[in-house]
Amino acid sequence: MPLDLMTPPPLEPPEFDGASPPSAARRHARPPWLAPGGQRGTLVMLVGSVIGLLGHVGFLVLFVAYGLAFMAAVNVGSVLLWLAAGRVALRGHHGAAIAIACVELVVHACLAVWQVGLGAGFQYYLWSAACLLVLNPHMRSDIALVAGVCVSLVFASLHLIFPIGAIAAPLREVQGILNYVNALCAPLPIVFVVIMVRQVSRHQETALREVAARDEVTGVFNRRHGMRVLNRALETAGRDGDTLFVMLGDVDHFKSINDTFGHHVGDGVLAQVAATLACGLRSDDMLCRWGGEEFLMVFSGFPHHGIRERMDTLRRTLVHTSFGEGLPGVTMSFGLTRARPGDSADEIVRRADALMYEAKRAGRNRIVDDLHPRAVAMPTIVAAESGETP
Ligand SMILES: Nc1nc2c(ncn2[C@@H]2O[C@H](COP(=O)(O)OP(=O)(O)OP(=O)(O)O)[C@@H](O)[C@H]2O)c(=O)[nH]1
Repeated sequence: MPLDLMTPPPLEPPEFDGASPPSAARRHARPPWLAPGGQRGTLVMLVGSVIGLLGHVGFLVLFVAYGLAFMAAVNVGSVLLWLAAGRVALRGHHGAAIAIACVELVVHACLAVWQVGLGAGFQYYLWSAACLLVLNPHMRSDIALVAGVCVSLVFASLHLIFPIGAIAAPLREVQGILNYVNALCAPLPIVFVVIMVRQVSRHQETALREVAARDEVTGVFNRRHGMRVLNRALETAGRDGDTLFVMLGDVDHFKSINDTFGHHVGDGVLAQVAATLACGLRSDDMLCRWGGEEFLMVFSGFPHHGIRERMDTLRRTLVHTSFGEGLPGVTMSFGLTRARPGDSADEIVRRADALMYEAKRAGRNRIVDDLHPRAVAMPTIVAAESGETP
């Protein structure tokens, strides 16, 4: 699943109790049945278990038909083990499901060779079991290696102990087809586990990229990812002639929140500020934590005439947001600018930063922009309404 570069995380304004910050990890937590290999890994394991189960039902019918009661009983056990593997896989314990599958394959192969001979081809499943053990991403590699070697030794030993090509008398007439079916089906568990391993690594790669792009405290994108998005947006803005706006916001007097209520409350306030800003953005916009109490927003393809009003609505929303009992309201000062031909990401952010400091100097809780053609030298100030300050 590719990482969505632009969409802000699905933030609802978090329920903030004034003490513990809403955890980004909790917000992105997955239901346990998807872990650790993800939904597709579970599906692959389930399909594998169903095929194993159906295969042994087929063998059960065969052995009953040819009067091999012991092998019929063994296959009842195999069916139960594949059922168990499917159940365990459904709960997300893929490692345990593979372990059950390996036990079934080894036990069934040994008993079948003992009962009906090497000529039926049941020993091929030992190769599958050895590969499953070695490829199992949930097993420690040293244990997996030892187990894989042991199963390979069992395979070789069976060829020493039992005569090659011999088969129990009742099955002689179906030897060709039985050998063929076993040769065909024995590699199937390997195919399934390789698919599962690929799913697990894809899932982990996506999770890692997601973690690397997020800010831990607020759950929104971090500065590195923000810079990447801004660079990309600047490239396409130049190409398509789209309007690209960048706004940098800084929480006013944030130090006093930390000093009065403690750093962890400050973290919670930052998380709620991020959530409030994220709720006011479109899906094409990007919000990242630029650092400390600063947030950067990138708006591409935004109609010029509406941008100042939209941004001021965002500023006001923050003013009217409650941060929890006993906590003061929060305001922010913003610098808003538009990309100019030949702008680099650094230049445009530096300009937004200078405008944001202009907003601070002018009294905070306001947006200063340079959007009007004449305003490049003299920024426009969207002043806070009187009595608006929380
Ligand atoms: N809780 C918390 N505080 C942080 C974090 N990052 C930076 N800060 C604090 O943010 C505060 C920034 O303070 P200042 O730069 O003085 O700015 P300010 O108090 O917001 O004042 P103005 O920006 O001038 O309105 C400092 O106290 C930092 O310790 C963080 O991740 N969590």
